[in-house]
Amino acid sequence: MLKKINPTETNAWKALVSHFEAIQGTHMRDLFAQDASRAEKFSVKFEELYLDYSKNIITDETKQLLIDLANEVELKAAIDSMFNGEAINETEGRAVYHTALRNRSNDPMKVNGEDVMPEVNAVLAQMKEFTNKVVSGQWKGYTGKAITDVVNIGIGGSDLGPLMVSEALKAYKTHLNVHFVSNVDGTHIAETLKAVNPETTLFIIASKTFTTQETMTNAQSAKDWFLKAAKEENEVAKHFVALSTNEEKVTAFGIDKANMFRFWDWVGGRYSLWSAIGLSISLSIGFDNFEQLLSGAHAMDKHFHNTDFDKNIPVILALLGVWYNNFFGAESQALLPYDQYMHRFAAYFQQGDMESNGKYVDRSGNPVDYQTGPIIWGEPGTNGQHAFYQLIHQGTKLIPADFIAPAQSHNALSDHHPKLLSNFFAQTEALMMGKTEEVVVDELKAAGKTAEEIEALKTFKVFEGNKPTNSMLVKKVTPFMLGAMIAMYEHKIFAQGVIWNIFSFDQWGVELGKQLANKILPELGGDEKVTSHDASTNALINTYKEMR
Ligand SMILES: O=P(O)(O)OC[C@H]1O[C@@H](O)[C@H](O)[C@@H](O)[C@@H]1O
Repeated sequence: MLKKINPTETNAWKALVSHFEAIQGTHMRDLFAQDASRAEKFSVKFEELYLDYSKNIITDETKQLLIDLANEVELKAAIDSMFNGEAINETEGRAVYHTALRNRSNDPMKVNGEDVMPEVNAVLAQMKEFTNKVVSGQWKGYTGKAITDVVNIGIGGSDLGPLMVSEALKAYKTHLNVHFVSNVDGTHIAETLKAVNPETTLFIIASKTFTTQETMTNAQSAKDWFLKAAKEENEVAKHFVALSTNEEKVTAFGIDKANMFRFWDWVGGRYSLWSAIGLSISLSIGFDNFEQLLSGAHAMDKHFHNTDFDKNIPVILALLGVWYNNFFGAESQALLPYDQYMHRFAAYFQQGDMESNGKYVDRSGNPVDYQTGPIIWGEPGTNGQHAFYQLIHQGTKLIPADFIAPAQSHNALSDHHPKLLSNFFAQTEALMMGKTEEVVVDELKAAGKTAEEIEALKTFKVFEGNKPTNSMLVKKVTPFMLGAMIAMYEHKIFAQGVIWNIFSFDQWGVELGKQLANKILPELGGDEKVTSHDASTNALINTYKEMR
């Protein structure tokens, strides 16, 4: 079980408060000037990933105090609890065991005294066999044709992970075209169905609970559309499979048990891409590549579990996040991949991070009096540079940003990649160094501006700098490396949740809206005026009824 330690009552936190006072006003420019070994000291290598965190407002003392904080909240014991399969998701009474799904060592991993590896391996074997059949064309549709298109119907954790990974690893794509439908907005399924043929399309209904409104609605529409063409209910078995923990609901929907790929309640939705929920990934890049993804994550799991905190990448990222979130008052964290394939990476971790650490109640059930999870956002570089980087450079908010890029592109067209990377390196340098008034004045002079013009312009052209970034350079975005990077952020989120003394693996905050939507849905029928809500909601519903 996780200890219930208020981080702000630790000695390390108190020391960090004074240290923060002392370090304010320190510019990273000067820290670099004073210490030639800074980049070497504040960087770590893991496999073919290089993390440089030297462009942060930290000194040796900051790092030590942050590690002291991790020690005082007993982070190591918490990590062990997770890897030991303890029910650390206390409000749901469940273990948190996505690490077992990618446990390539195959050493026993137990929940309630029972090794889960045989079941995990059995589902992986089922996924492998199915993937190979579909990819090879051996699996036939109702008219005897091979499958060409796969439609994954799911939402949240049953959509974002598979979608993000399939996009990030498009360079490894099989011949299958994989589509993702999540939104209950009929447009999503309608537009997808326009592009596919019922004879050659496989639908994957992905839902841990198999009760989610959006997914069940889309699944039903897909089934209706399919049956319009196929006519016979028994043809459903050739075109619909389910990924779920809920066998009863799966069979009630009309999907054969044989076409169900199981997972377990110790797999959280937003940590489920490693489970049967990854079937669309396996179909999209082939099972061997899916296994590589698992291997990369497993390698990161071992690193997280066994490495001392001063070299432990997820722990370092977590501590830096806490430093800005709780001491500098930063409200958000940007994820900026310089890799077009990773364009859904930030969207994926919006769920991963914000659903995990968006909690205001601590592990004892009391409201916290400090900040918890940050707002996660981001877009791929260089698009962001031409859109929102202005605010990061010269706005009034501090936005710590993670820059991520591969050294080798999957598409090495002429000089695109060096150009892309020159932007990455330039941005992190500019954010850190800034541009002083002195330099601005010199530049304006050199451009022939008059003294008056220089006076009028100079302040607008000054960059304060001192904006923190982490730089992650990987050799190539392979399935292995992507798996490692996803696991890296998963563990960062967990480590932060431990420090903030919150439960990171439940998500009660999504329930209220669902309950109210269920109440409102029947009220939207008929023409009578609705009066059962607050005045604003009543007016919205009634205006909708007039307008529709
Ligand atoms: O896989 P399911 O059961 O359909 O759930 C989908 C999503 O449903 C949301 O309500 C949850 O907040 C997510 O965590 C979850 O991933």
